[in-house]
Amino acid sequence: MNSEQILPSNPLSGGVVQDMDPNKKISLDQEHCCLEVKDLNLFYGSTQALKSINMEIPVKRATAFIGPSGCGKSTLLRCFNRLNDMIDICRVQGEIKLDGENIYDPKVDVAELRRKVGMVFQKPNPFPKSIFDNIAFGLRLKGIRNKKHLSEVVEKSLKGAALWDEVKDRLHESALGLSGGQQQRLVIARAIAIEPNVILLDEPCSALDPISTSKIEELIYYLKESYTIVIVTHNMQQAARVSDFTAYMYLGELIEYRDTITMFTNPREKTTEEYITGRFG
Ligand SMILES: Nc1ncnc2c1ncn2[C@@H]1O[C@H](COP(=O)(O)OP(=O)(O)OP(=O)(O)O)[C@@H](O)[C@H]1O
Repeated sequence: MNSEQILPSNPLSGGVVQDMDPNKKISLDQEHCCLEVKDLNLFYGSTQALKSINMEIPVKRATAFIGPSGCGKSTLLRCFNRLNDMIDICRVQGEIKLDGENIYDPKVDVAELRRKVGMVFQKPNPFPKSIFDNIAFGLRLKGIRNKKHLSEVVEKSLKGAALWDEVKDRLHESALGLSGGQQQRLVIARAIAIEPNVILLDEPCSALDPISTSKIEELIYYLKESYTIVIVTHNMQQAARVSDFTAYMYLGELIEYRDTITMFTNPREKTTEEYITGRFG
């Protein structure tokens, strides 16, 4: 793959990066930093899957994690809403700060953390309920019952996920009747209905056809105006198209992390270049 073919069309997110440390780190001031990872190590049993990760993820920008299979992209993503807590053999050391608060502090309410940090998986996972009830689910959990308010949030969320026009006449039909691409946008609408700060996307397009993929990519482009986006992708063109910053991982280490345009045109590390040009991985 020629790196010139995958130049991002999106403008570089100007003004965010305060300093580019020669040691592959992006340095952000407090106002622009959403997630700060400090000396993060993660073990599955005796196997270390993440090794001394240090990085800062900017607020209201899209950051992509790329790297060969098994390098730890999804593991790192799952640390941001402590989804790895559900894996018995998983042990985490280090700190992740969300808006300045360490999410691994024992005092943290994990349910509340997951409200702030929504997640969209590879395979769309709507609940076997109506379109309306899928979106209203999180609000009802919070005790919101007012029908007018629920209807307003459902409409706003579906509009925010670019799905409203396609479903406005069938809100009370099953979400399982939607196409895969529509289901994935429904899941995004469900996530934004509870007003998260961050949306994590773990290969959100890998089960979708090219048209649905381009709709999700376009959506990500707009979502980052309101939310911090972190996306794991195997698709280099996708990383280049949707992200402002890209992190390249290999064997549990963060090898290089920089703005996407520089990453794809002038990577510092040889292994990054080999990976993005398709020579390995
Ligand atoms: N639940 C688990 N139990 C044990 N080991 C795991 C578990 N989940 C992941 N691993 C291991 O941790 C390492 C990182 O896996 P992870 O899924 O994070 O990589 P990835 O870069 O997202 O891979 P892919 O691109 O194939 O999804 C791999 O060696 C994997 O086998």
